[in-house]
Amino acid sequence: MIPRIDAQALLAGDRAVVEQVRVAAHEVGFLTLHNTPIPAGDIAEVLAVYRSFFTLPAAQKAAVDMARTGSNRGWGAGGSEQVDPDANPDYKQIFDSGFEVAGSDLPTYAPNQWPDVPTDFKVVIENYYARALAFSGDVLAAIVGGIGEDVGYFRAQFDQPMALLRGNYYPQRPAWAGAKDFGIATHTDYGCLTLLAMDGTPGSEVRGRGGRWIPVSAPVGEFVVNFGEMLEMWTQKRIKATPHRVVGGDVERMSVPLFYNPNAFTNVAPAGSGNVIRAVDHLQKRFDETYLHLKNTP
Ligand SMILES: O=C(O)CCC(=O)C(=O)O
Ligand SMILES: [Fe+2]
Repeated sequence: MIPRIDAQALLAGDRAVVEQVRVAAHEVGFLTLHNTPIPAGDIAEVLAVYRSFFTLPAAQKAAVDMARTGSNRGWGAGGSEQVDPDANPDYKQIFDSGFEVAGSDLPTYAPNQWPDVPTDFKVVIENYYARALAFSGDVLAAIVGGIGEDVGYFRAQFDQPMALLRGNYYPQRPAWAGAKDFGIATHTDYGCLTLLAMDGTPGSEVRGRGGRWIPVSAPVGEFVVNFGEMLEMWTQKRIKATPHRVVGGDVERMSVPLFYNPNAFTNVAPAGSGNVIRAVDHLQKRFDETYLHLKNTP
């Protein structure tokens, strides 16, 4: 149902694999990748530094709380994001970092905030960010090439990507959690491609045909890939943004998505429609709708 794809074969342009990915992107909207250029040890290291941070006392994490800023860089406490207006704010904690453009007044290019502890946090995360960005670009190029789009044009739309790297920390599902409480409630991602590393613990679910929830997981070293709203618009639904969620369970869980979003001024309206939807406008609107500290701010 969710195809497991050899990443090197995809990047090498193997026609059968590209076709398998094209069908997956159009139908279920999810796939997993193995045999990738990012070693499992690097991902384990990233999970470990995020975990060291998340398990610090809240008072210490508060020094980099994104709620004190007008953007989404740094720590988001449990309850700081509400991805589904019909559900309660998610109980997960997050740490977001992204692409910095010095002197830009766009919050989507805001400076990162880094914690003092763990001491190697910044270097580990920045290193992984660069690698995940390069890999996401290659995967997206293979996929858009597979649907006959101009790969050079797509590539050029990601030289200042509003790409956001997130650590998701799901503690054990709280005792108080009810039917409207989730690790992350049902949502579609906002951007183009999501490159999602997981710690191997199950919990992620994808909405399939008829509303059935399909589990998806990947061991450390493999990735889940799914697609966001901008790419769905841009490709006239040839690539699907599929709703997904994490209810959460008895054991703690972590995941690390890289939300591969294009340049601020890329037009993500349906190709050939004559309309203009700037990527920054779609992304900032979704951020303003979902981060509690950005809601109701002018
Ligand atoms: O933790 C997961 O498996 C899913 C995370 C997710 O959907 C997100 O961060 O957008
Ligand atoms: Fe998501």
